[in-house]
Amino acid sequence: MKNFYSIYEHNLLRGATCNFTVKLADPFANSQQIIQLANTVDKQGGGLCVFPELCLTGYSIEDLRLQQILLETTIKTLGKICQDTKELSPVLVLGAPLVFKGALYNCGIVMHKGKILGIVPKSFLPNYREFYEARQFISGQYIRQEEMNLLGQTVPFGIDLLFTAKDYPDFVLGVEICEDLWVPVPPSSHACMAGATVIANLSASNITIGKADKRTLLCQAQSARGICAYLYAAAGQGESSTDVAWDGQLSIIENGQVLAQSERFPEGQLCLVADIDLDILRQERLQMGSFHQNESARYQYRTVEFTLNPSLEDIGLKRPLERFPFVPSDAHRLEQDCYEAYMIQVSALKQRIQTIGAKRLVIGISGGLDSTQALLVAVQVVDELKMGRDSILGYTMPGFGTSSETKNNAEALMEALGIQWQCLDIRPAAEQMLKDMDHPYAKGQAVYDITFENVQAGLRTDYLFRLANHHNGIVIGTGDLSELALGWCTYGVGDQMSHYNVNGGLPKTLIQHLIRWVIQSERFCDQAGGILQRIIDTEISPELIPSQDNKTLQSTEEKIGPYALQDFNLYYILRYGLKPSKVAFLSYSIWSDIQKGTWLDGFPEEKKKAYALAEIRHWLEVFVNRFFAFSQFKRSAMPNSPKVSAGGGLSPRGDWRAPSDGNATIWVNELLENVPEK
Ligand SMILES: Nc1ncnc2c1ncn2[C@@H]1O[C@H](COP(=O)(O)OP(=O)(O)OC[C@H]2O[C@@H]([n+]3cccc(C(=O)O)c3)[C@H](O)[C@@H]2O)[C@@H](O)[C@H]1O
Ligand SMILES: Nc1ncnc2c1ncn2[C@@H]1O[C@H](COP(=O)(O)OP(=O)(O)OP(=O)(O)O)[C@@H](O)[C@H]1O
Ligand SMILES: NC(=O)CC[C@H](N)C(=O)O
Repeated sequence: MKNFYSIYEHNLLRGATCNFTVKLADPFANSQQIIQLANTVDKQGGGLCVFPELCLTGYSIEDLRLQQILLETTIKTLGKICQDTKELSPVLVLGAPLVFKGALYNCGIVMHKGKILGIVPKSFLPNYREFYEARQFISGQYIRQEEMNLLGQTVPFGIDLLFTAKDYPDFVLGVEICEDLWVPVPPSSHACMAGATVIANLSASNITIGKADKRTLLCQAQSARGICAYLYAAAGQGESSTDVAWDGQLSIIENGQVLAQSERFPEGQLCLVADIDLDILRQERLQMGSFHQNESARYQYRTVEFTLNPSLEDIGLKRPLERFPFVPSDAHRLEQDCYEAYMIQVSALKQRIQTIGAKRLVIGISGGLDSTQALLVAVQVVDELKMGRDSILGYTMPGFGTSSETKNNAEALMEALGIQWQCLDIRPAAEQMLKDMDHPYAKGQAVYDITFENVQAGLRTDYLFRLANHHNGIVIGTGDLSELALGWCTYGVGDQMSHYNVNGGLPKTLIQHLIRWVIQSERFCDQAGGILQRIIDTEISPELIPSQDNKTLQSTEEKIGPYALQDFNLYYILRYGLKPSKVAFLSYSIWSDIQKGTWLDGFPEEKKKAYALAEIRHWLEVFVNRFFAFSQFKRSAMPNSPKVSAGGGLSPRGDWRAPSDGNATIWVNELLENVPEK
């Protein structure tokens, strides 16, 4: 890798959509603006630049489209644009009327470095209400395998064209024109089936109230169905005001997600830029096999090749990127996600309790985040089933490392929620077990090894399972998705094992937020709210090793890495299967500076943290080692648990399947080879 910091090392493509104040029926004047904007995009490192429909002449010129001088000037001007953009990097897609075999077509012209690569005619001509396109244009929907002589070049002409960068093979461009998107099966559906990853839509769409939302909806739907990027450029200022008005909407959308949306009703030139992730599109198509099963939509296409030769400079990353991919920063989205996550847990547990007729829900309550979340879900379930809060049996089981703070929080929480609870000291049993095992701790030595830790986790689970037998109940599991990813749980016991795990689909960063959400939504009494806040503020620790001065020695995040970074790694590796170097680049792009991106509303200032590339690299190495080489055997044997996040689940039955005897060699090597140490 020549420059880790360049987007073009990571299969990202900087795309642009542009518009300008068009001068009606004056191709030369318009070409000057097109050339200026192409230069602007080039300077920003863009690889693609899409202009509006018929931007060379203006869209709203009606019968002037049939004037001989207009058509001749259009061609001459195309020659001038070719001449003046020879040195520029981006592929240009612009609109003009062109005659082929005596008929006029509304065309998208694709050019690169002074060469016209191909011309795609509009398939579907609007001829209803305010549109009269069929008066001048012929539909291009059946044109395939044709060529046009233009400016001394033989140029492929037809709707069967894809434009592929030889040196950037996931960049495969398809073109359609405005109304083409409004029909039941747009041409871009076929283009995507044939391999297009990026669709340019040249548009001239007059504005009426509410229409901008409809356009966005169509672009989002088409990009989600086609698993493609969709670049939409609509004409704006300068178009005729005779009967309608124009708002110049520009959008860049990827797989249903809006990457960038312009202001509307702009003055003068406007250039919208966003980086398209070609890896994510490729991986999504790879995973979603049904995309390729849509055989009846697969047509023959011609491929026109070009060499993109992108600059490998550090031009930053321009796309929305979440610090916490499982916890969206948009307040409305987050509210919805929290509600759904909580209700998924509640409805799944309710279903299980109803089906088996369990009378009691048994939970080990540590005063940590996970068991708190499981308890909140259990309370909601027993309330909905009208079982009474005393059907929840909560046990706090102090061991060698339990701090008085977490123990107090656990007890106060159970008391506030009105469940039945008890404190069971596991230390005598643990001491007995360590003695029976001839463990050095039993002889007074300060040996706090894995055996010492797991004896406690095991005994707690032993108590819980036998208490469940005793009280006709089931043990509610607490282990979360992040712990499952990292194997941070004790096999067969602890938070790896239970009768039903409500948390298995929830990453730690979302659990942290869900508890905040429960506080804000005041679902439970005020007193519970205060305790929940104290629990969120407590450092995450398994508390298995004795503490000194009542201060915990064992910080989970010091051992396995900050959950903020590990959840980021989990999301991109599990959901998209991205290479470690790409994950590191994305992580660096958002986590290297607290000023970057958007923090969640109300995120405490003192907790805002940045990570240097060296830290990102180190914790990602820990992640891939634990995820691929170590922890699968724990997941392969995990209890039933509902999937919560579209970001992925780790149940071997529900979602992720992998061998329990894997290794992380290729992931570690790729990371170490391609990510600089600092
Ligand atoms: N692929 C594979 N297939 C079958 N067995 C495999 C295996 N890889 C290791 N093993 C065996 O598994 C054992 C290691 O796994 P395991 O026994 O889980 O033990 P291990 O993962 O080494 O330790 C558990 C860790 O979880 C932490 N933790 C955090 C939070 C909560 C809790 C809790 O439970 O409350 C625990 C705890 O601090 C400790 O560091 C070894 O005996 C090893 O030989
Ligand atoms: N002192 C304890 N009393 C009762 N149960 C405990 C205790 N310590 C651990 N457990 C049980 O073991 C599980 C795993 O412990 P762990 O420390 O990983 O989880 P946690 O404390 O709930 O949350 P976090 O992992 O965020 O600290 C807990 O969720 C809880 O069910
Ligand atoms: N130029 C066009 O094809 C415009 C048609 C499109 N349906 C619109 O209403 O905006």
